[in-house]
Formats: sequence, C-alpha cells, structure tokens
Amino acid sequence: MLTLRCILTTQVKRLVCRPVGRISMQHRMSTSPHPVAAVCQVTATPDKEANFSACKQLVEEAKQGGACMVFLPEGFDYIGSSREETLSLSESLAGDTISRYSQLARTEDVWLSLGGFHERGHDWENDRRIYNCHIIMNDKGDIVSVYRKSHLFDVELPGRGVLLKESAFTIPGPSLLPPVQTPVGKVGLGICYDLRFPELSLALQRHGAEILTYPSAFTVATGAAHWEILLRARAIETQCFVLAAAQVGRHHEKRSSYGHALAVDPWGAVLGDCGGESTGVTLVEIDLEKVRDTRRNMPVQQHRRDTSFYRSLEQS
Ligand SMILES: O=C(O)CNC(=O)[C@H](CS)NC(=O)CCC(=O)C(=O)O
Repeated sequence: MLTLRCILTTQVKRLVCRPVGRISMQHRMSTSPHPVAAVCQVTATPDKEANFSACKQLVEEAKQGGACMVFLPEGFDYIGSSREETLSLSESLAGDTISRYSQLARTEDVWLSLGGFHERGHDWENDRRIYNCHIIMNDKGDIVSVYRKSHLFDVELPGRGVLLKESAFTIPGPSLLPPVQTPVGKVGLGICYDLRFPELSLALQRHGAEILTYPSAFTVATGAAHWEILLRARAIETQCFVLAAAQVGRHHEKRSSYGHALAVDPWGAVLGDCGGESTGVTLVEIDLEKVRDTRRNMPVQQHRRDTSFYRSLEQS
C-alpha cells in the first residue's frame, strides 16, 4: 500500500537540476545542498487511530529520506462520513491528536505542517462549530502558527458527484497570517479551496512568502479538471514554491479524493507528484536561490500596478 517516491538522493538531485529560467549550470553546481521538504499523500478514514499510524509512518520515512519538514494534507486527522461524525470526532489544539503530533515532531526532530485539522471552535459548547485549521509545528513540538481556512467549500456540481457544504459545520477563519520562517523557507499558509483565490496567494507573497502551502482533500471531479493547473498558476504568479499535500482514494462509502500531492517550483515546473493511486511521500530539495533568480529575471511584482489601478473600472 505504502510507496515512498523519490527517496533516492540522486533522484532528488535530478529533480532539482531541471533548468529553471536562466539559472546557469555553473551557478547551480556551486550551491551547497539544500533542505528537503516531504509532501505527503494519505487516505484518511473516520478511524483516527489508523490515520495517526499511517501519518506517523510517512513522517518517519520522510525523516529517513532526509526531510527536515513534513507536510500532511487536509483531514490528516480524519475524514468523517457524516456531519455529525465530523463534529463529534473534533478536538481542541490541546487534545490528544495534537499532543501526539507534538511528540512525533520532537522524536523525529522535524517540523510539521498539519493541514486541515478539525478544531473545536471558540464557542463549541453552544454552537458545535469547528475551524478547519492548518498548524505549523517546530521540531520541539511547539505550535508556531495556526491558520484557519478562510474560504469554505459550499459547492454542488450536478452530474459530477460533488455536493459538499463546509459552512454547515465550519466557521470561516478571521484573517490571513504572516508567513512562517521554517528550515525550508518562509511558508505562507492556505488550505485546499483557498487555492482558488489568487488574492490570498498574492497577499502572502507580498508579505514575504517563498513557499505557499495548500494541504488539500480535492474532490475527484474538480481535481482532474483544475488541481495541477491551479497549483502551477499560483506558483508562476507568485514566483513561490508551492507544496500541496493531498488526500487520495476512498475515505468511506460516500467520499473519495483526487490525490496527486504536488511540489511545484517558482518557474511552475512540477518537482514531485504522488500520483492518483496510493499513499506515499515525495521528497524535494528547496533551493531558495530559485525564488530569487526567478524574481530577478522576471520582476512581475515590481511591474504590478498599485491597487487603485486595478480598481479603476469600478469608478468608470
Ligand atoms: O470535510 C473535511 O473533513 C475536510 N474538509 C474538506 O475536505 C474540504 C471542505 S468539504 N474540501 C475542500 O475544500 C475541497 C475543495 C475542492 O475539491 C475544490 O476546490 O475543487
């Protein structure tokens, strides 16, 4: 079931050595080895214990492959089979699930991106609502940032098997968060459906993001049509790396996910893809020189006009 992709150092090096813009071979060869990020793909079910074991195994394998930061997808804790189950399995950040991940981060000495944790909301006792939150944890097991998903997936696509109403159980997050300094670079936080809103990625880029992250559980229909295109577009527009851990396969009788956990470089090239079949992890070197070179060679952020320019149609 479990496959580990791109684990060989030579393979990682080969991926990194794809030509990016005008970076010369000579320049690339003179740089020192770069930190490695692990982008994971899992099939969560309503069984929290089994999900934790599967994720733990991926984190351990990623560490053995040289990763210093591991990215898990939305719903890494569980994917419920009904609204009621999704709500009743939720916990607070002080609960068992996050403590176990904190211990795992410490033991394995890695940073974690824990996307799409089902967190009980501030007024849980009264309203039984949760946040869909993305936690960044350091290698000491401390929580360094908690972003709460701001765009909720309320979508029905007749004939395509998609009917989800996230707002029926989730509170939209109140704000974006400043990108977080991690061992792989400055990480900007999004979650899944947030990927469709370029305003969010541009705001994170303007505030210093070098890497954008979209832990996801994309539906099969929307994934096949949009997933890779959107991720590559966000990478190209912002000239950031984009790391998107993903859910894959059948979670329960009513729900499946598209997979293809992806790592994209600032030129839009796909560095790693976990495929659409099975769980696993893709390891990629993060060479931040690629961010600097891409932005220097094509300074789109400097060419961007001020906000009032893009509003000029509103006044006419
Ligand atoms: O439900 C949970 O437990 C975890 N949350 C999710 O899976 C969320 C909300 S239903 N899924 C998406 O945002 C899919 C987006 C998507 O597929 C698209 O934008 O096309």
